[in-house]
Amino acid sequence: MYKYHCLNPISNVGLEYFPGKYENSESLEDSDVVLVRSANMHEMQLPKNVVAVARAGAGVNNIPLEDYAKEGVVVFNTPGANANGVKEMVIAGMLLASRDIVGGIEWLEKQEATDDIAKLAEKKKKQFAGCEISGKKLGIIGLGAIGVKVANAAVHLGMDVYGYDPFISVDAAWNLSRSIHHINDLNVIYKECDYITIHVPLLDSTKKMIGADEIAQMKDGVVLLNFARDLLVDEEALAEALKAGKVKKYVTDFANPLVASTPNTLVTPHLGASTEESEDNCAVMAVKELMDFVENGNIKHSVNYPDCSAGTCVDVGRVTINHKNIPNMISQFTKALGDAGVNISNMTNKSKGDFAYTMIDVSTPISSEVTKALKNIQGVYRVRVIK
Ligand SMILES: NC(=O)C1=CN([C@@H]2O[C@H](COP(=O)(O)OP(=O)(O)OC[C@H]3O[C@@H](n4cnc5c(N)ncnc54)[C@H](O)[C@@H]3O)[C@@H](O)[C@H]2O)C=CC1
Ligand SMILES: O=C(O)C(=O)COP(=O)(O)O
Repeated sequence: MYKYHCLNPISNVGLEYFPGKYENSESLEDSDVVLVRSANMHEMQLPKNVVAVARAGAGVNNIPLEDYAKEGVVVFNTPGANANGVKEMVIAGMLLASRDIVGGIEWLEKQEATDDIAKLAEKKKKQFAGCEISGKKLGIIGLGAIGVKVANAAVHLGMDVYGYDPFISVDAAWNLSRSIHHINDLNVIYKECDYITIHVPLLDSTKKMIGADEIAQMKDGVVLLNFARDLLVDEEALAEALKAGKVKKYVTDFANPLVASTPNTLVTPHLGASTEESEDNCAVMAVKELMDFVENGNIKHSVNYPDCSAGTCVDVGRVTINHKNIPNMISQFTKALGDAGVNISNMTNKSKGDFAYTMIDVSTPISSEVTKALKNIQGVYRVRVIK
Protein backbone atom coordinates (compact mmCIF):
# COMPACT_ATOMS: atom_id res chain seq x y z
CA MET A 1 0.00 0.00 0.00
CA TYR A 2 1.30 3.48 -0.95
CA LYS A 3 0.12 6.70 0.65
CA TYR A 4 -0.25 10.11 -1.00
CA HIS A 5 -0.96 13.45 0.63
CA CYS A 6 -2.52 16.50 -1.06
CA LEU A 7 -1.30 19.88 0.19
CA ASN A 8 -3.98 21.61 -1.96
CA PRO A 9 -7.27 20.31 -3.29
CA ILE A 10 -6.47 18.15 -6.33
CA SER A 11 -9.07 17.19 -8.95
CA ASN A 12 -10.71 13.83 -8.32
CA VAL A 13 -10.48 13.08 -12.03
CA GLY A 14 -6.74 12.74 -11.42
CA LEU A 15 -6.86 11.10 -8.01
CA GLU A 16 -9.17 8.41 -9.37
CA TYR A 17 -6.26 7.22 -11.52
CA PHE A 18 -4.63 5.90 -8.36
CA PRO A 19 -5.53 2.22 -8.10
CA GLY A 20 -6.68 0.56 -4.85
CA LYS A 21 -3.13 0.06 -3.58
CA TYR A 22 -2.83 3.85 -3.09
CA GLU A 23 -4.45 5.56 -0.13
CA ASN A 24 -5.14 9.27 0.40
CA SER A 25 -3.51 10.17 3.71
CA GLU A 26 -4.57 13.17 5.79
CA SER A 27 -1.07 13.32 7.21
CA LEU A 28 2.12 14.32 5.46
CA GLU A 29 4.09 12.38 8.07
CA ASP A 30 3.19 8.91 6.82
CA SER A 31 3.03 9.70 3.07
CA ASP A 32 5.23 8.36 0.30
CA VAL A 33 4.38 11.06 -2.24
CA VAL A 34 2.88 14.55 -2.16
CA LEU A 35 0.63 16.46 -4.58
CA VAL A 36 0.65 20.25 -4.46
CA ARG A 37 -0.59 23.30 -6.35
CA SER A 38 0.46 26.70 -4.97
CA ALA A 39 1.03 25.84 -1.28
CA ASN A 40 4.34 27.26 -0.10
CA MET A 41 6.68 24.37 0.71
CA HIS A 42 9.74 26.48 1.46
CA GLU A 43 9.34 26.37 5.23
CA MET A 44 8.02 22.83 5.26
CA GLN A 45 10.04 19.94 6.68
CA LEU A 46 9.44 16.88 4.50
CA PRO A 47 9.48 13.56 6.34
CA LYS A 48 12.16 11.12 5.16
CA ASN A 49 9.58 8.68 3.74
CA VAL A 50 8.46 11.17 1.05
CA VAL A 51 10.18 10.19 -2.20
CA ALA A 52 8.48 12.57 -4.64
CA VAL A 53 6.44 15.76 -4.95
CA ALA A 54 4.23 16.46 -7.95
CA ARG A 55 3.24 20.05 -8.65
CA ALA A 56 -0.12 19.87 -10.45
CA GLY A 57 0.74 22.94 -12.49
CA ALA A 58 3.69 24.71 -14.13
CA GLY A 59 5.36 27.14 -11.72
CA VAL A 60 7.60 25.54 -9.09
CA ASN A 61 8.80 28.64 -7.25
CA ASN A 62 6.81 27.44 -4.20
CA ILE A 63 9.07 24.38 -3.84
CA PRO A 64 12.70 24.25 -2.60
CA LEU A 65 13.92 22.23 -5.58
CA GLU A 66 17.60 21.99 -4.70
CA ASP A 67 17.08 21.16 -1.02
CA TYR A 68 14.68 18.42 -2.00
CA ALA A 69 17.07 17.07 -4.64
CA LYS A 70 19.73 16.76 -1.92
CA GLU A 71 17.29 14.72 0.13
CA GLY A 72 16.66 12.48 -2.87
CA VAL A 73 13.15 13.83 -3.37
CA VAL A 74 12.19 14.07 -7.03
CA VAL A 75 9.95 17.03 -7.91
CA PHE A 76 7.67 16.85 -10.95
CA ASN A 77 5.47 19.43 -12.66
CA THR A 78 2.87 19.07 -15.41
CA PRO A 79 4.16 20.99 -18.44
CA GLY A 80 1.46 22.47 -20.64
CA ALA A 81 -1.43 20.87 -18.74
CA ASN A 82 -2.96 24.20 -17.75
CA ALA A 83 -1.66 26.33 -20.63
CA ASN A 84 -4.98 26.66 -22.41
CA GLY A 85 -6.69 27.89 -19.25
CA VAL A 86 -4.09 30.64 -18.90
CA LYS A 87 -4.20 31.49 -22.60
CA GLU A 88 -7.93 32.16 -22.39
CA MET A 89 -7.43 34.40 -19.35
CA VAL A 90 -4.76 36.40 -21.20
CA ILE A 91 -7.10 36.96 -24.15
CA ALA A 92 -9.84 37.97 -21.71
CA GLY A 93 -7.36 40.29 -19.97
CA MET A 94 -6.50 42.05 -23.23
CA LEU A 95 -10.18 42.59 -23.97
CA LEU A 96 -10.96 43.81 -20.44
CA ALA A 97 -8.07 46.26 -20.66
CA SER A 98 -9.21 47.56 -24.05
CA ARG A 99 -12.88 48.15 -23.40
CA ASP A 100 -14.41 49.15 -20.08
CA ILE A 101 -16.50 46.01 -19.82
CA VAL A 102 -16.02 45.85 -16.03
CA GLY A 103 -16.95 49.54 -15.61
CA GLY A 104 -20.05 49.10 -17.77
CA ILE A 105 -21.27 46.04 -15.85
CA GLU A 106 -20.56 47.69 -12.49
CA TRP A 107 -22.49 50.82 -13.59
CA LEU A 108 -25.46 48.76 -14.71
CA GLU A 109 -25.55 46.75 -11.49
CA LYS A 110 -25.98 49.99 -9.57
CA GLN A 111 -29.01 51.13 -11.62
CA GLU A 112 -32.62 50.58 -10.64
CA ALA A 113 -34.35 48.09 -12.96
CA THR A 114 -36.85 50.68 -14.17
CA ASP A 115 -38.53 51.11 -17.59
CA ASP A 116 -36.05 53.74 -18.70
CA ILE A 117 -32.94 51.61 -18.03
CA ALA A 118 -32.44 50.83 -21.73
CA LYS A 119 -32.58 54.52 -22.64
CA LEU A 120 -30.24 55.41 -19.81
CA ALA A 121 -27.78 52.71 -20.91
CA GLU A 122 -27.73 54.01 -24.49
CA LYS A 123 -26.95 57.48 -23.19
CA LYS A 124 -24.23 56.28 -20.86
CA LYS A 125 -22.45 53.81 -23.13
CA LYS A 126 -19.94 56.26 -24.61
CA GLN A 127 -18.29 56.43 -21.20
CA PHE A 128 -17.30 52.76 -21.48
CA ALA A 129 -16.16 52.76 -25.11
CA GLY A 130 -12.72 51.43 -25.97
CA CYS A 131 -10.57 50.04 -28.75
CA GLU A 132 -10.23 46.71 -30.52
CA ILE A 133 -7.24 44.44 -30.22
CA SER A 134 -7.25 43.45 -33.88
CA GLY A 135 -4.47 45.26 -35.74
CA LYS A 136 -2.56 46.05 -32.51
CA LYS A 137 0.96 44.84 -31.70
CA LEU A 138 1.33 42.20 -29.00
CA GLY A 139 4.72 41.39 -27.47
CA ILE A 140 5.13 38.02 -25.77
CA ILE A 141 8.04 37.41 -23.41
CA GLY A 142 8.52 33.65 -22.99
CA LEU A 143 7.36 31.29 -25.72
CA GLY A 144 6.75 28.16 -23.69
CA ALA A 145 3.50 26.22 -23.33
CA ILE A 146 1.45 29.33 -22.54
CA GLY A 147 3.31 31.91 -24.63
CA VAL A 148 2.93 29.85 -27.81
CA LYS A 149 -0.80 29.38 -27.28
CA VAL A 150 -1.29 33.09 -26.61
CA ALA A 151 0.76 33.96 -29.71
CA ASN A 152 -1.23 31.70 -32.02
CA ALA A 153 -4.59 32.80 -30.61
CA ALA A 154 -3.65 36.45 -30.92
CA VAL A 155 -2.69 35.95 -34.58
CA HIS A 156 -6.18 34.53 -35.18
CA LEU A 157 -7.64 37.61 -33.51
CA GLY A 158 -5.84 39.81 -36.03
CA MET A 159 -2.95 40.96 -33.85
CA ASP A 160 0.58 41.57 -35.04
CA VAL A 161 2.59 39.33 -32.70
CA TYR A 162 6.20 39.74 -31.55
CA GLY A 163 7.75 36.88 -29.57
CA TYR A 164 10.93 36.70 -27.47
CA ASP A 165 12.46 33.58 -25.92
CA PRO A 166 16.21 32.98 -26.11
CA PHE A 167 15.72 29.42 -24.78
CA ILE A 168 12.74 28.39 -26.91
CA SER A 169 12.31 24.60 -27.13
CA VAL A 170 12.20 22.83 -30.48
CA ASP A 171 8.64 21.71 -29.73
CA ALA A 172 7.49 25.24 -28.98
CA ALA A 173 9.15 26.56 -32.12
CA TRP A 174 7.38 23.91 -34.21
CA ASN A 175 4.02 24.90 -32.75
CA LEU A 176 4.44 28.62 -33.28
CA SER A 177 2.51 30.28 -36.10
CA ARG A 178 4.86 31.35 -38.90
CA SER A 179 3.46 34.87 -38.91
CA ILE A 180 4.96 35.68 -35.50
CA HIS A 181 7.98 37.98 -35.53
CA HIS A 182 10.82 36.23 -33.71
CA ILE A 183 12.53 38.99 -31.73
CA ASN A 184 16.09 38.64 -30.40
CA ASP A 185 16.19 41.98 -28.60
CA LEU A 186 13.61 42.56 -25.88
CA ASN A 187 13.88 46.31 -26.38
CA VAL A 188 12.09 45.92 -29.70
CA ILE A 189 9.07 44.56 -27.86
CA TYR A 190 9.19 47.36 -25.29
CA LYS A 191 9.43 50.06 -27.97
CA GLU A 192 6.96 48.69 -30.51
CA CYS A 193 4.16 46.87 -28.73
CA ASP A 194 0.74 48.09 -27.59
CA TYR A 195 0.23 45.04 -25.38
CA ILE A 196 3.00 43.16 -23.58
CA THR A 197 2.46 39.84 -21.82
CA ILE A 198 5.02 37.90 -19.81
CA HIS A 199 5.15 34.08 -19.59
CA VAL A 200 8.49 33.13 -18.06
CA PRO A 201 9.20 31.17 -14.86
CA LEU A 202 10.15 33.08 -11.72
CA LEU A 203 13.90 32.48 -11.29
CA ASP A 204 16.72 34.57 -9.82
CA SER A 205 17.53 35.58 -13.41
CA THR A 206 13.97 36.72 -14.22
CA LYS A 207 13.06 38.46 -10.95
CA LYS A 208 12.00 42.07 -11.65
CA MET A 209 13.00 41.67 -15.31
CA ILE A 210 10.47 44.39 -16.11
CA GLY A 211 11.63 47.42 -14.14
CA ALA A 212 11.71 51.21 -14.40
CA ASP A 213 14.16 51.20 -17.35
CA GLU A 214 12.07 48.74 -19.34
CA ILE A 215 8.85 50.62 -18.59
CA ALA A 216 10.45 53.90 -19.66
CA GLN A 217 11.08 52.44 -23.11
CA MET A 218 7.47 51.33 -23.56
CA LYS A 219 4.93 53.17 -25.69
CA ASP A 220 2.66 55.61 -23.89
CA GLY A 221 -0.63 53.89 -23.11
CA VAL A 222 0.82 50.38 -23.22
CA VAL A 223 -1.10 47.53 -21.57
CA LEU A 224 0.98 45.10 -19.49
CA LEU A 225 -0.31 41.65 -18.64
CA ASN A 226 1.17 39.40 -15.98
CA PHE A 227 -0.23 35.91 -15.60
CA ALA A 228 3.20 34.49 -14.68
CA ARG A 229 4.30 35.74 -11.20
CA ASP A 230 4.13 39.18 -9.58
CA LEU A 231 7.83 39.26 -8.66
CA LEU A 232 8.76 39.29 -12.37
CA VAL A 233 7.74 42.94 -12.45
CA ASP A 234 9.07 45.81 -10.35
CA GLU A 235 5.56 46.74 -9.29
CA GLU A 236 6.72 49.84 -7.33
CA ALA A 237 8.04 51.30 -10.59
CA LEU A 238 4.97 50.13 -12.43
CA ALA A 239 2.62 51.78 -9.89
CA GLU A 240 4.27 55.12 -10.67
CA ALA A 241 3.84 54.52 -14.42
CA LEU A 242 0.17 53.62 -13.90
CA LYS A 243 -0.46 56.74 -11.85
CA ALA A 244 1.24 58.87 -14.50
CA GLY A 245 -0.81 57.24 -17.29
CA LYS A 246 2.32 55.98 -19.04
CA VAL A 247 0.98 52.45 -18.64
CA LYS A 248 -2.74 52.36 -19.42
CA LYS A 249 -3.59 49.13 -17.59
CA TYR A 250 -1.82 46.42 -15.62
CA VAL A 251 -3.67 43.13 -15.83
CA THR A 252 -2.33 40.79 -13.17
CA ASP A 253 -3.35 37.42 -11.75
CA PHE A 254 -1.50 38.05 -8.47
CA ALA A 255 -3.08 40.09 -5.71
CA ASN A 256 -0.89 41.99 -3.26
CA PRO A 257 -1.44 45.20 -1.25
CA LEU A 258 0.30 47.36 -3.86
CA VAL A 259 -1.63 46.31 -6.95
CA ALA A 260 -4.87 46.14 -4.98
CA SER A 261 -4.48 49.83 -4.11
CA THR A 262 -3.08 51.13 -7.42
CA PRO A 263 -5.37 52.71 -10.03
CA ASN A 264 -5.66 51.23 -13.53
CA THR A 265 -5.01 47.68 -12.42
CA LEU A 266 -7.23 44.72 -13.23
CA VAL A 267 -6.45 42.11 -10.62
CA THR A 268 -7.73 38.54 -10.68
CA PRO A 269 -7.24 36.12 -7.76
CA HIS A 270 -4.77 33.69 -9.43
CA LEU A 271 -7.45 32.29 -11.74
CA GLY A 272 -5.25 31.38 -14.72
CA ALA A 273 -5.36 27.62 -14.18
CA SER A 274 -8.66 27.51 -12.31
CA THR A 275 -10.75 25.75 -14.93
CA GLU A 276 -12.21 22.28 -14.72
CA GLU A 277 -10.17 21.24 -17.73
CA SER A 278 -6.83 22.57 -16.49
CA GLU A 279 -7.34 21.18 -12.99
CA ASP A 280 -8.23 17.75 -14.40
CA ASN A 281 -5.34 17.75 -16.91
CA CYS A 282 -2.79 18.73 -14.26
CA ALA A 283 -4.07 16.19 -11.74
CA VAL A 284 -4.10 13.33 -14.26
CA MET A 285 -0.57 14.11 -15.45
CA ALA A 286 0.76 14.52 -11.88
CA VAL A 287 -0.78 11.24 -10.70
CA LYS A 288 0.59 9.32 -13.71
CA GLU A 289 4.07 10.77 -13.12
CA LEU A 290 3.98 9.75 -9.45
CA MET A 291 2.73 6.22 -10.18
CA ASP A 292 5.40 5.59 -12.80
CA PHE A 293 8.02 6.83 -10.35
CA VAL A 294 6.76 4.90 -7.35
CA GLU A 295 6.20 1.63 -9.18
CA ASN A 296 8.94 1.64 -11.83
CA GLY A 297 11.36 4.33 -10.66
CA ASN A 298 10.95 6.15 -13.99
CA ILE A 299 11.28 9.96 -14.01
CA LYS A 300 9.32 12.04 -16.51
CA HIS A 301 8.85 15.82 -16.25
CA SER A 302 11.06 16.36 -13.24
CA VAL A 303 12.27 19.86 -12.46
CA ASN A 304 15.12 18.91 -10.09
CA TYR A 305 16.31 15.57 -11.50
CA PRO A 306 16.95 14.42 -15.07
CA ASP A 307 14.25 12.55 -16.91
CA CYS A 308 15.27 8.89 -16.86
CA SER A 309 13.30 5.86 -17.91
CA ALA A 310 13.89 2.11 -18.11
CA GLY A 311 10.30 1.04 -18.74
CA THR A 312 8.89 -1.72 -16.58
CA CYS A 313 11.33 -4.02 -14.84
CA VAL A 314 11.18 -7.45 -16.42
CA ASP A 315 14.10 -8.92 -14.49
CA VAL A 316 14.43 -10.10 -10.88
CA GLY A 317 15.05 -6.72 -9.35
CA ARG A 318 15.49 -3.00 -9.85
CA VAL A 319 17.30 -0.47 -7.69
CA THR A 320 17.33 3.30 -8.26
CA ILE A 321 19.88 5.72 -6.90
CA ASN A 322 19.60 9.52 -6.56
CA HIS A 323 23.10 10.93 -6.33
CA LYS A 324 25.52 13.76 -6.91
CA ASN A 325 26.62 14.34 -10.49
CA ILE A 326 30.33 13.68 -9.86
CA PRO A 327 32.90 11.29 -11.36
CA ASN A 328 33.32 7.70 -10.23
CA MET A 329 29.78 7.09 -8.93
CA ILE A 330 28.75 4.38 -11.38
CA SER A 331 31.94 2.37 -10.90
CA GLN A 332 31.27 2.37 -7.13
CA PHE A 333 27.69 1.17 -7.69
CA THR A 334 28.74 -1.66 -9.98
CA LYS A 335 31.52 -2.65 -7.56
CA ALA A 336 29.09 -2.80 -4.62
CA LEU A 337 26.77 -5.02 -6.64
CA GLY A 338 29.58 -7.12 -8.09
CA ASP A 339 31.17 -7.71 -4.66
CA ALA A 340 27.82 -9.12 -3.51
CA GLY A 341 27.59 -11.38 -6.57
CA VAL A 342 24.67 -9.42 -8.05
CA ASN A 343 24.53 -9.56 -11.84
CA ILE A 344 23.46 -6.35 -13.65
CA SER A 345 21.20 -6.90 -16.66
CA ASN A 346 20.41 -3.31 -17.54
CA MET A 347 21.61 0.08 -16.38
CA THR A 348 20.78 3.66 -17.25
CA ASN A 349 22.19 6.89 -15.86
CA LYS A 350 21.19 10.50 -16.53
CA SER A 351 22.32 13.79 -15.07
CA LYS A 352 21.02 17.33 -14.83
CA GLY A 353 23.15 20.05 -13.26
CA ASP A 354 24.47 18.86 -9.89
CA PHE A 355 22.18 15.85 -9.70
CA ALA A 356 22.12 12.42 -11.30
CA TYR A 357 19.94 9.34 -11.29
CA THR A 358 20.88 5.74 -11.96
CA MET A 359 18.52 2.81 -12.56
CA ILE A 360 19.92 -0.70 -12.34
CA ASP A 361 18.07 -3.92 -13.19
CA VAL A 362 19.54 -7.11 -11.74
CA SER A 363 19.16 -10.84 -12.28
CA THR A 364 19.77 -11.77 -8.64
CA PRO A 365 17.81 -10.41 -5.64
CA ILE A 366 19.13 -7.29 -3.91
CA SER A 367 19.81 -7.91 -0.22
CA SER A 368 19.58 -5.29 2.54
CA GLU A 369 23.40 -5.47 2.84
CA VAL A 370 23.80 -4.41 -0.79
CA THR A 371 21.28 -1.59 -0.31
CA LYS A 372 23.24 -0.46 2.74
CA ALA A 373 26.52 -0.57 0.81
CA LEU A 374 25.00 1.61 -1.93
CA LYS A 375 23.61 4.08 0.62
CA ASN A 376 27.03 4.40 2.23
CA ILE A 377 28.71 5.59 -0.96
CA GLN A 378 29.57 9.26 -0.61
CA GLY A 379 27.38 11.44 -2.83
CA VAL A 380 24.37 9.10 -2.70
CA TYR A 381 21.19 10.85 -1.59
CA ARG A 382 18.71 8.00 -1.75
CA VAL A 383 18.51 4.34 -2.74
CA ARG A 384 15.18 2.70 -3.53
CA VAL A 385 14.66 -0.97 -4.17
CA ILE A 386 11.76 -0.90 -6.61
CA LYS A 387 11.51 -4.68 -7.05
N1 LIG B 1 -1.63 32.34 -13.56
C1 LIG B 1 -1.61 31.03 -13.50
O1 LIG B 1 -2.52 30.40 -12.98
C2 LIG B 1 -0.49 30.28 -14.10
C3 LIG B 1 0.77 30.83 -14.16
N2 LIG B 1 1.81 30.15 -14.71
C4 LIG B 1 3.12 30.82 -14.73
O2 LIG B 1 3.52 30.94 -16.09
C5 LIG B 1 4.86 30.51 -16.24
C6 LIG B 1 5.07 29.96 -17.63
O3 LIG B 1 4.29 28.79 -17.80
P1 LIG B 1 4.49 27.82 -19.05
O4 LIG B 1 4.40 28.59 -20.31
O5 LIG B 1 3.58 26.67 -18.85
O6 LIG B 1 6.01 27.37 -18.82
P2 LIG B 1 7.07 26.86 -19.89
O7 LIG B 1 8.19 26.31 -19.09
O8 LIG B 1 6.42 26.01 -20.90
O9 LIG B 1 7.56 28.20 -20.63
C7 LIG B 1 8.39 29.15 -20.05
C8 LIG B 1 9.22 29.74 -21.17
O10 LIG B 1 9.94 30.85 -20.65
C9 LIG B 1 11.18 30.88 -21.33
N3 LIG B 1 12.12 31.74 -20.62
C10 LIG B 1 12.83 31.46 -19.50
N4 LIG B 1 13.58 32.53 -19.16
C11 LIG B 1 13.32 33.50 -20.08
C12 LIG B 1 13.79 34.82 -20.28
N5 LIG B 1 14.66 35.38 -19.44
N6 LIG B 1 13.30 35.53 -21.32
C13 LIG B 1 12.40 34.98 -22.18
N7 LIG B 1 11.96 33.72 -22.06
C14 LIG B 1 12.40 32.99 -21.01
C15 LIG B 1 11.59 29.43 -21.43
O11 LIG B 1 12.55 29.22 -22.45
C16 LIG B 1 10.26 28.77 -21.75
O12 LIG B 1 10.09 28.62 -23.14
C17 LIG B 1 5.03 29.47 -15.12
O13 LIG B 1 6.40 29.34 -14.75
C18 LIG B 1 4.19 30.03 -14.00
O14 LIG B 1 4.95 30.90 -13.20
C19 LIG B 1 1.65 28.93 -15.27
C20 LIG B 1 0.43 28.32 -15.24
C21 LIG B 1 -0.73 28.92 -14.58
O1 LIG C 1 0.64 26.31 -12.71
C1 LIG C 1 1.00 27.40 -12.22
O2 LIG C 1 2.15 27.83 -12.29
C2 LIG C 1 0.01 28.23 -11.56
O3 LIG C 1 0.29 29.35 -11.23
C3 LIG C 1 -1.33 27.67 -11.25
O4 LIG C 1 -1.44 27.70 -9.87
P1 LIG C 1 -2.64 26.91 -9.16
O5 LIG C 1 -2.43 25.46 -9.45
O6 LIG C 1 -3.91 27.43 -9.76
O7 LIG C 1 -2.52 27.24 -7.71
